[in-house]
Amino acid sequence: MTSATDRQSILIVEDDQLSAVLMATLLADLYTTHHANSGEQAMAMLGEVQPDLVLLDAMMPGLDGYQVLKEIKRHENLADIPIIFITGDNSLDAEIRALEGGAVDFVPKPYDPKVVRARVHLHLELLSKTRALQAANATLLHLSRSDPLTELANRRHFYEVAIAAHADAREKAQPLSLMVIDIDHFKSINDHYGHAAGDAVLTEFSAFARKFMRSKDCLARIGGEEFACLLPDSSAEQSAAIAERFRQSASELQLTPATGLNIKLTVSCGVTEFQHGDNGVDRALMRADQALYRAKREGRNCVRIAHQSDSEAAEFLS
Ligand SMILES: Nc1nc2c(ncn2[C@@H]2O[C@H](COP(=O)(O)OP(=O)(O)OP(=O)(O)O)[C@@H](O)[C@H]2O)c(=O)[nH]1
Repeated sequence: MTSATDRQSILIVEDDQLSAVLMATLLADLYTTHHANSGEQAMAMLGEVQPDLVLLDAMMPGLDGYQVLKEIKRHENLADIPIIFITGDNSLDAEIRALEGGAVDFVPKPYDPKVVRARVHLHLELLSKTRALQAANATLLHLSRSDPLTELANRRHFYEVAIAAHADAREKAQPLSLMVIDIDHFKSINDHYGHAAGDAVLTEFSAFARKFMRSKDCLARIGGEEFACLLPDSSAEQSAAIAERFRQSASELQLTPATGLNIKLTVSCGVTEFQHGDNGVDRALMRADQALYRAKREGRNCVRIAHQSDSEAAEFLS
């Protein structure tokens, strides 16, 4: 059974008190109704009441139905509310004007109450289905963009964000950097504690990394134990300083993937700044990877900035 709180609500905008009461009575068993007796009052009530549907009378003194319709469609957070237009002017012109203005339906007066009820019901059913579809789409979008284990951005979404950020940085002539982070000897964590503990370490580490980075940075898991972070408005040197602080903090972490387990780890990082010749993300990512390999070769638990030989290696590989 539907409780009073999850009932859908309807705002009846009608200057004739008797018509408004009749309409409310007609709908009261299924819906919560509110009444505005002018266009001005309707506009004032909409934000507060947040109705699921508006029954809008056309002819009212002051703001008339057409003006209210226009106002509602102008507001981004009101524009999706379905509006059923009700009017004594049952000309074709009035109907076209209402529908072109964004009303979902048009009911001429005098109306049969059963028809109004059926139409309200139909539009609210459609609204419920649309909302369910929008929620499902939002879930699908989130799933398509995120890594299921860590909830960070996945590689595909990282590329999308990076391409947009690179275009933005070029336009504003601001630096943009890329950091890759790889957990050192991660295999040995799996080997010692098992794959499930390894998963929990990745999750805990990711939460730490997300907290560490700035909100404007995009952090993604781009491989098993490899992460990438996009650093807008940061030069290679500034990003290397951030990476160094991150490396230091990561080495102080005490990860507890299971009761009684206390795991420490270190990370290696490679950093590069996007360059004018970088079309897309691949080259910058390769340069950062080359710098990362150097960090690994030179003892791990350190940060390296991509330099000329990394660029040449990236050129060679691309
Ligand atoms: N638990 C867990 N392990 C993963 C996941 N993805 C990749 N791995 C493991 O990560 C390990 C990566 O090993 P390597 O590439 O040899 O690197 P490493 O041991 O970290 O050594 P270096 O990077 O050279 O310091 C492998 O054992 C993979 O099986 C995952 O989602 N969960």
